Amino acid sequence: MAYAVERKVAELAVIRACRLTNAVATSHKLGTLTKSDQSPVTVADLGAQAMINHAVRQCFPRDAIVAEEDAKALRSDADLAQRVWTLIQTCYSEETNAEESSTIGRLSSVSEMLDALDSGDSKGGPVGRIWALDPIDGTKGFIRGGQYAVCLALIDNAQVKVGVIGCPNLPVDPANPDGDKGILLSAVAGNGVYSVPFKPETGQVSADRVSVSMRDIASTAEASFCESVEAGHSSHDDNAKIAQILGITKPSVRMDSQAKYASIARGDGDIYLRLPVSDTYQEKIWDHAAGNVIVKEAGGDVTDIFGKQLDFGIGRTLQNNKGVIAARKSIMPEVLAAVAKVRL
Ligand SMILES: Nc1ncnc2c1ncn2[C@@H]1O[C@H](COP(=O)(O)OS(=O)(=O)O)[C@@H](OP(=O)(O)O)[C@H]1O
Ligand SMILES: [Mg+2]
Ligand SMILES: [Mg+2]
Ligand SMILES: [Mg+2]
Repeated sequence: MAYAVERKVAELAVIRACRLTNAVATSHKLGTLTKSDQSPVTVADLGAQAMINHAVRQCFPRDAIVAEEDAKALRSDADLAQRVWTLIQTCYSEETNAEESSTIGRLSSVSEMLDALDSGDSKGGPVGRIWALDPIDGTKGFIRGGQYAVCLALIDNAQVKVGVIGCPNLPVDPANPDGDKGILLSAVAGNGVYSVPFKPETGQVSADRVSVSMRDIASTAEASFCESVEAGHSSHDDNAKIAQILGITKPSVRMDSQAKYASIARGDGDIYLRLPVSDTYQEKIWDHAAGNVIVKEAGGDVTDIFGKQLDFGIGRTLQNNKGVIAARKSIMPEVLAAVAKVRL
């Protein structure tokens, strides 16, 4: 299968990062900083990005990386850098799968960690292989103890070919929200998507790997929405109007991060609506690349509010698109028509 090695590397790197983020979450020492755009970042985002960028660079040295974070804060604060370094060392020492370090390697010094963090600064673009990394998507959810996701995708000549999403807080069985948590979704374009439970504390992956597909619903009236928690990221009011047009009566499920794409892919919900609230905000490719191929391989489609495919080949943002709509292919025309009625 094409991209089998890339998928394997992405899965190992994402699972390892989930171990680190989970350790930070359970320690309650998040080390939260505020970035220049006023959004939060924690030591877990930084540690996860350094480890994943290093894994990608070690396995695929010629590929480019577009990642959310950088080493700026750590270069001006040696104590903070040391703190992230200690987290990474602890995470490495708790490896339970020997394949992990033999395949994706380990960082060997603080300066290597800083350089790895900064190696996600590619401008992106239409040509060649570009990895898109969000080390913690839904940082606000992570801080709240809610949903967040570690998301890694490979874009090849502007098409998303591989997508892996680790959701340490997503219930293994959606019908049992208080049961075991930890789900990994993994897709290769043209080869389907599967879901596998893992233990966030140890990174141990279950043998119960199942292929997933979106729920088959006869009409949109049976559907339920998955939407952002933050009303500033997606309009809840417009979603409610669209729900009315589509005859949807079930309450929306609100959760942070690309766990929304994961949830609709495995049939916990049916429609992901991200309707822009601001005229100027440009969606980032790392917030959507992995989820895009995962939903498509599960039988869905993903477009912007005009029904256009998302363009991952023009840089670090989706500046050719406005908003995001994802749903099972068969109901997409109806959903887009309802969106047009409310928004266009
Ligand atoms: N104004 C605005 N509009 C749309 N999106 C924005 C906006 N500001 C930030 N972001 C990005 O939202 C990412 C988190 O998206 P979510 O869907 O998880 O949002 S929410 O937290 O559930 O509300 C979040 O990703 P992380 O920073 O990785 O958490 C941001 O990249
Ligand atoms: Mg994000
Ligand atoms: Mg993030
Ligand atoms: Mg962020």
